[in-house]
Amino acid sequence: MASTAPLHYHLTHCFSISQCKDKEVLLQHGWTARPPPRYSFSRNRENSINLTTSVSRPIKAFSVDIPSYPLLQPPKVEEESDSELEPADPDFYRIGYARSMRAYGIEFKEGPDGFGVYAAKDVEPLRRARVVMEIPIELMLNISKKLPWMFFPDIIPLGHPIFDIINSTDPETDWDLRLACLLLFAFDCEDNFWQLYSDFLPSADECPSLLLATEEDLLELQDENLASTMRKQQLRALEFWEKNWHSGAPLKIKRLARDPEKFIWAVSMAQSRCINMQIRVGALTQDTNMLIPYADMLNHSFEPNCFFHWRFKDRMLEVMINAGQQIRKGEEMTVNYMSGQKNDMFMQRYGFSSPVNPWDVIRFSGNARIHLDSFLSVFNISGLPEEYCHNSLLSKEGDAFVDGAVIAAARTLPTWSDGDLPPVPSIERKAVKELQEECQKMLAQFPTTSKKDLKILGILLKQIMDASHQLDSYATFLLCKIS
Ligand SMILES: C[S@@+](CC[C@H](N)C(=O)[O-])C[C@H]1O[C@@H](n2cnc3c(N)ncnc32)[C@H](O)[C@@H]1O
Repeated sequence: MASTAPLHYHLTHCFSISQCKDKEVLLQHGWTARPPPRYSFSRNRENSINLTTSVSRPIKAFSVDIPSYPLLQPPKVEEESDSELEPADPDFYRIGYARSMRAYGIEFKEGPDGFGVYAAKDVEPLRRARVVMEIPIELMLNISKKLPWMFFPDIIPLGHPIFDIINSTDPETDWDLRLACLLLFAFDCEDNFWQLYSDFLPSADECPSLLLATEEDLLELQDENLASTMRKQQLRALEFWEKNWHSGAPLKIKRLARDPEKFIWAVSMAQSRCINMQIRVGALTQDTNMLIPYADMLNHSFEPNCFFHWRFKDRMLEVMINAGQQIRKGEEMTVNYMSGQKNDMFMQRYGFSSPVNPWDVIRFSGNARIHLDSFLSVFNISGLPEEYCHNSLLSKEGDAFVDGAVIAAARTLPTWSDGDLPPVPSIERKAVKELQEECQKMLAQFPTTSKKDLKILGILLKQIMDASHQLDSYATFLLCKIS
């Protein structure tokens, strides 16, 4: 991340303006805007004006102009109206007001998985889902999934060559290339929101996407299928850039991505942050690939506490807490990125995998069923299902390893536990033997054994110790020199 300060302090600090004089407002408030300062006005539900600005450091005061769009008052509806005419929806009067993102009871913080969204207070379970974020369509970058290409909001001017590039993509497969083009175009549009928001996107160095991985990184995956898929994807993005960003391309295209790395970074942003939804805009209902600021800071969980909802009435994306969900202050708010997908798909698209992916179960061919306690003790595993680990106290031969595959199996095996039938020793022994054999067969397919892994780790550890020893000596040498 370009900045370590909490996101909401930079982008959504709001001031209420109480006194206006000759279109000028003096805010006796102790803040300043970090360059480039940007102010936007919106009218809130109470009909007073909000000034939204990027804020970070205190100063004494500053003044701003009030924009000249009309501040319409929804007419007061008489309770007993003589008229037979139907009054317009009060929202009709709010069209044209500049809108910004709103957040309720959440904070953006940087954690082990980059930025994430956290509860700023306890959330008691409610019977109905409740809104924690509202993001207006104006801040998004959306493209219809199918032809004819439609952009919401429509930021591409008629005849701009980026449209031809987008138009040349395969409607079935190239959604990420189209979204990357739109993102790069938004960075280049004067006053576009994404010019500021890009400060909060992970840079190429911070981004865990495998599209940006080196050949060395890919080899370390020890998964030839995944590595080869990623090589193909890297090549696809590179060829697309070469085809459209050639020496004869117009300057307004060239400056969007002067080198292929920039374009591939944009594709990785599109892949790892895109949300797919059906949205209704006016009379149109569209399947859409969407980049939604703020909502794209939510991390993934297979047991999410939040979900997305499109509010068509005023074109807002709502992030909502599940009905009946309890969340404690400080807990992370999450959504489910993909259901029914194995870890290799998560790695491909998002650059992470999960040890608790319920879709990544190990398939056993035999019919062996085994009591959970027997299984855990046979494989020296302890802990609760979420955090099974090797129990060295149970280990007889001093083997310090339980392979990941066995632990993964423990989560998914055809086991039963207390409350079901009690274990029958003779059947258990037979089942254990079958499962052990099958685990051994699976493990044989991996390039290293646990012994080899231990050896590699030993070498690595020695190298780290040597390096740290050298650093120590160098530090002592420098200290001597200084003194
Ligand atoms: C939509 S973004 C979420 C915001 C992101 N953490 C950031 O700093 O911008 C998706 C990226 O977040 C990270 N991420 C999300 N959920 C994760 C998880 N459960 N475990 C590890 N990384 C995760 C991955 O790097 C993924 O590509």
